[in-house]
Amino acid sequence: MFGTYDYRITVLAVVVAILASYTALDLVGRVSAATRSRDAFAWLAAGAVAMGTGIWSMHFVGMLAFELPIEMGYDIHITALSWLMAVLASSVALFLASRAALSRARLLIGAVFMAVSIAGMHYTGMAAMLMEPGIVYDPLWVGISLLIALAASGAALWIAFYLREVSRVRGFAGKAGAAVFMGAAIVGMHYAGMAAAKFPIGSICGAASQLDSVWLATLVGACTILLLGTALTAAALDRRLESHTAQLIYSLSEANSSLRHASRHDPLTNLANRHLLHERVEQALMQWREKKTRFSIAYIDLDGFKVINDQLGHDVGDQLLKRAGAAMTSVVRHGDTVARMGGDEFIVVLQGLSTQEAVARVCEKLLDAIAQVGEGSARLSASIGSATCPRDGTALSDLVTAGDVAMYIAKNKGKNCYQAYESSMATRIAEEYTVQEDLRDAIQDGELVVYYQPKYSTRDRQLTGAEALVRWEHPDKGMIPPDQFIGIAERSGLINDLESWVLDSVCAQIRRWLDMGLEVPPISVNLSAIRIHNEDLPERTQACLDKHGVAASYLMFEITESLAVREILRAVEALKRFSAMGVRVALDDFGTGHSSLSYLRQLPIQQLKIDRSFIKDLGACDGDHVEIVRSIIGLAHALRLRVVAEGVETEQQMAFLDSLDCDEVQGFLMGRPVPAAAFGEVVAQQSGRAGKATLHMLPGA
Ligand SMILES: Nc1nc2c(ncn2[C@@H]2O[C@@H]3COP(=O)(O)O[C@H]4[C@@H](O)[C@H](n5cnc6c(=O)[nH]c(N)nc65)O[C@@H]4COP(=O)(O)O[C@H]3[C@H]2O)c(=O)[nH]1
Repeated sequence: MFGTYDYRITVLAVVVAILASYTALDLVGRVSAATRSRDAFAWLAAGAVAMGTGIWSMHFVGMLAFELPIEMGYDIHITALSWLMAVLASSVALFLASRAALSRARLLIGAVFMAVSIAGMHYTGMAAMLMEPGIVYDPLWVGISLLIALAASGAALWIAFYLREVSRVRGFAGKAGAAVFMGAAIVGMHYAGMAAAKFPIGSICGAASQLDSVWLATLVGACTILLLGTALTAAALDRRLESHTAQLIYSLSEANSSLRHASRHDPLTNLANRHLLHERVEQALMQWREKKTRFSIAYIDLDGFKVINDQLGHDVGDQLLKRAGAAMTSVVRHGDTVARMGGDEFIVVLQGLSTQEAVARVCEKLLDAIAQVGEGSARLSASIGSATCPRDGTALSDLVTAGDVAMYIAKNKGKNCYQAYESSMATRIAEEYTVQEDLRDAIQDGELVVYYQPKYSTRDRQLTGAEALVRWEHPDKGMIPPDQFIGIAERSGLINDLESWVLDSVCAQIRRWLDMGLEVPPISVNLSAIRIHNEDLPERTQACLDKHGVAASYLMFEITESLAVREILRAVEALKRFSAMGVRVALDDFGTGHSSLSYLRQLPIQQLKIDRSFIKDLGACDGDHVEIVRSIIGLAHALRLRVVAEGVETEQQMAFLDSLDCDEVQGFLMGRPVPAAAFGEVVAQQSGRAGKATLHMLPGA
């Protein structure tokens, strides 16, 4: 008895086989992508049912397409058993293909198991027809069908394993191609199995039913396609969710790395911040402990940066800081770390420099790089102190302190230079710190006093003014001269309080003298370079004058010429405001600084004080100084400035200055600095003898 095939149903069976294969390949990816074992199991179970049903359905629909010239049907229980076998085969396939690795042994065992299950499904399904007499199988075709089942299972497993992680587009094309191949193999196995079956003439089907096989096949096929479609849709949704989650995880890790960068870098310069610097120094220290690799740190402080910032604005200041950071980074090695400590302070960690000379060379390069930043009055310079591990310390804090101390010394040496740390420096710094603390108390406790040194006109020796000079009456150390604490006050910032106190004290004294009816000459007060840039200094000065009811003409400021020219030029605005207030300004210590006479024209000042080092040799056959003093006086007069000679100690010097047409003199010859009461007497005598040319000899201070 020969069977025939309904080709419409056969086509449906092929479609179902291909779709089932595609679903299987798609679900393998879901099983292996699941992060939780519960999800993996759910995908495996659902996938096995969908795929198994697909394969079984192909077989079942294929069977329905087969028609014998007798009434046919299928036993429900045996059919269910064949379905179960297909599901079992699918679960094994999905499980193996979703593993992290697919060894040859595993592939072979899996393929054999699957082939047996699929063949089992097929032949069990055939048995569900309950043919009487039984179906006779051709062993050759059975063998071929088993071989096809084995080859198809092996290929299916291998393809599923390798296609599970390919990209979506390539994945679809790959999976579709593989599905057609696998579908064809399943169909091939089915029809080889069918070819093996011989139905003896007169056979009857024990499970014959009245159901129309076209309708039954359509129903089973449609339900299966629906089931497979549902599984594919669920897999697609899960994949989308997975890619969305992956996107979120990526964004989160991006945000994390930005946060990590921000927490370890300076937002303005993008250099390392303190946090990262600490990490790098700790790493360098570890390397030193393990491999004895030396390293150094360079502590860098920009010179006068606060002034630039105040004068040119914070935006310009920020740009300069950025450029300074970039300039430093450009001259150090890739493995070195340039960090900003805040403000205008930087630390560079220099790796593996074996000698102090090598450290010095890099520090010089850093100085040069910084000096290229900015132009005109905004050109930068820096002071650098270096400390080396293990020579100057083997702990982060020790090295940073040593670098800081050395930098401090470099600053005191006159800025724009480099200094390596030496152990003796620590004592000096400690001493300075003690003086600083004492001075802070001294200002508050009234231990400071102002002395006055008179100034006279050279020609008629009339009192023309006085310079207020501060002294520190230390309860234990006695009288301390200003040279020993002004520098410390400037470096520690105490100069603001100190000079405010001096100004207040001088104005109060002028008021007292005026109240005594004295003709008080202008009193000069020294103004530190640091304070001259204080925006509110003119207002504060005016407030102090107002507080004591003293006219501005009684006051004069002396600013020192040893300031860098650019710093004085930056102070032009402040000086103009003093002029507008009626407070005169003298340029002190002229000749000791940059001695650039050309810039004098730009300064709104009224007086020029020649430094005492030029006066010392006058009259002692020193032609050089005579010529210098002569030209300074000539130039000052051309600029309509009054000239005062400082440090006049001899009559000879006095006569010389007179001959050079110097306007005023100040020095031990005419009077040393004296307390207010003593100077008051000089003023009183001068007032009484007004008009007479008198030279007062005062007791020494
Ligand atoms: N060898 C010699 N020296 C003479 C002669 N005549 C005056 N002197 C000294 O020369 C210094 C003149 O003051 P300076 O150049 O402004 O130099 C001052 C000034 O720069 C600074 N200073 C004093 N008081 C203040 C202050 O209130 N504020 C600031 N910022 N600095 C001050 O301290 C420096 C030193 O002050 P002093 O020790 O009082 O020293 C004074 C004075 O005693 C002389 O004929 N021969």
